[in-house]
Amino acid sequence: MVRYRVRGGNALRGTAFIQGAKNAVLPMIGAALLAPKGRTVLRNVPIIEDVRRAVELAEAIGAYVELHESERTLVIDASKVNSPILPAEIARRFRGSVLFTPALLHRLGEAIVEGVGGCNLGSRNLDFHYLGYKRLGAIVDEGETVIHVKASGLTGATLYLDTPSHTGTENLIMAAALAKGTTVIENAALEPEVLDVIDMLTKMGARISGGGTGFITVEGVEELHAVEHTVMPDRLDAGVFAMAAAITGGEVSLVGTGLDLGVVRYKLEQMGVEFHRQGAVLHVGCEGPLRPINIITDTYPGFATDLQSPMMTVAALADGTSYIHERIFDGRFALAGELNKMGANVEVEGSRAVVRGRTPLTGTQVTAHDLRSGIALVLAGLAAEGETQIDSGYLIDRGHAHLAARMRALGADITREISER
Ligand SMILES: CC(=O)N[C@H]1[C@@H](OP(=O)(O)OP(=O)(O)OC[C@H]2O[C@@H](n3ccc(=O)[nH]c3=O)[C@H](O)[C@@H]2O)O[C@H](CO)[C@@H](O)[C@@H]1O
Ligand SMILES: C=C(OP(=O)(O)O)C(=O)O
Repeated sequence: MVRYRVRGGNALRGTAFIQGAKNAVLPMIGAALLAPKGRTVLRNVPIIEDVRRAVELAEAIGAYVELHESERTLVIDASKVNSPILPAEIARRFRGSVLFTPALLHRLGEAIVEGVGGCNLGSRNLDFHYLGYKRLGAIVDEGETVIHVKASGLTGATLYLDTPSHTGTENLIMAAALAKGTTVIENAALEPEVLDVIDMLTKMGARISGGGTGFITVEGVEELHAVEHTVMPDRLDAGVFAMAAAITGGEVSLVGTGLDLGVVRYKLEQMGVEFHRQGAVLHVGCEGPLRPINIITDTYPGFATDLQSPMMTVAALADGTSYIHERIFDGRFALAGELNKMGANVEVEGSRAVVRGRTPLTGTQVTAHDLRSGIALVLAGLAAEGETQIDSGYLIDRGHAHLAARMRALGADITREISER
């Protein structure tokens, strides 16, 4: 069991190196498997547990993979992919396993999905994925635990997503990229990570237009080839380090953000956090007390649901009452109970939470229920008095690379331990 221990009270100062994006690298590994020959090279790969699981899963279906950790580089040769089975013991440990289906369909004519994991956030349906495959000509047999998708060649069609699903959009683009004819995906996701995946697929030879508009057109091609691609920076990792600077009254320079933090920056600015860009470096600091905030999560360019939990911690440390409305997932408030154990005052009703700050936080034993509640508890620990012990730290490691080392470099008192229980 992985456990983080955080002793609060230190202001974070220095330079934080932002990792490559988890939600871009996972579909890119799925995309690399579409190339029947050659070696794909992915750079700026975050060394996170989800990437390790993706490597294991790619190997389980016959791909040759090298993960060069210190170079943050993945080399993938998918020429020998030979098994359609995504085995439960790996596939159930992360969400990205769902992104292997298009490659298996194109390469082997079938995919046997023994399970899909990911954060436990309430309902996480996959109907848009499977309905989309069916409209492209696949046969989908949804058993209780195993899903079998078969296709002897896909044909382009018009697809509509009821809501702009992130992985749903990526999967349907990958399925359409090698289908016969034209596919139109209406109400497609707009997230920057989706656009980065489109960039990589385009380099591979795919013909995709309309990325970022909500209406994506894919002209099927005969074959895709292996390429080199650099994964975009992780805006969620960047957001967390910005919040860590803000709640500890420190000042951190973010290197590798490469993109604007968008609405997260504006919300933190409303709370009193100061941002200042100097060329490629984004400086974040906060001197005065934090002001309360209202947040409504939404698909891009709205406030990212993945930063809702970290922001709940920041709200607990603000002077006044903040309001949070979670609109993407129906079970994403598991953090509230844990934060309250530390002295916060968070009340949840349905999809809304009221955070009454500022209450002093005190370190205690708490549990990560998912990746983002885990990192939100690390933030709480940085601002709490005494020691906070965060159990189920594997969930944090799913999405943040070398977290303890990167935070220690900024002056945080944080350790990561592995124990029997
Ligand atoms: C690996 C990855 O990229 N994970 C991200 C991705 O997850 P993921 O792609 O799973 O999230 P989706 O965008 O698909 O899901 C958003 C909402 O749509 C619903 N839905 C989705 C698909 C479907 O077929 N039917 C359906 O009803 C889900 O139940 C959920 O309520 O986007 C989420 C929302 O930004 C992020 O929190 C995750 O970090
Ligand atoms: C929900 C998340 O991830 P996943 O979809 O991989 O479970 C997340 O990153 O917060």
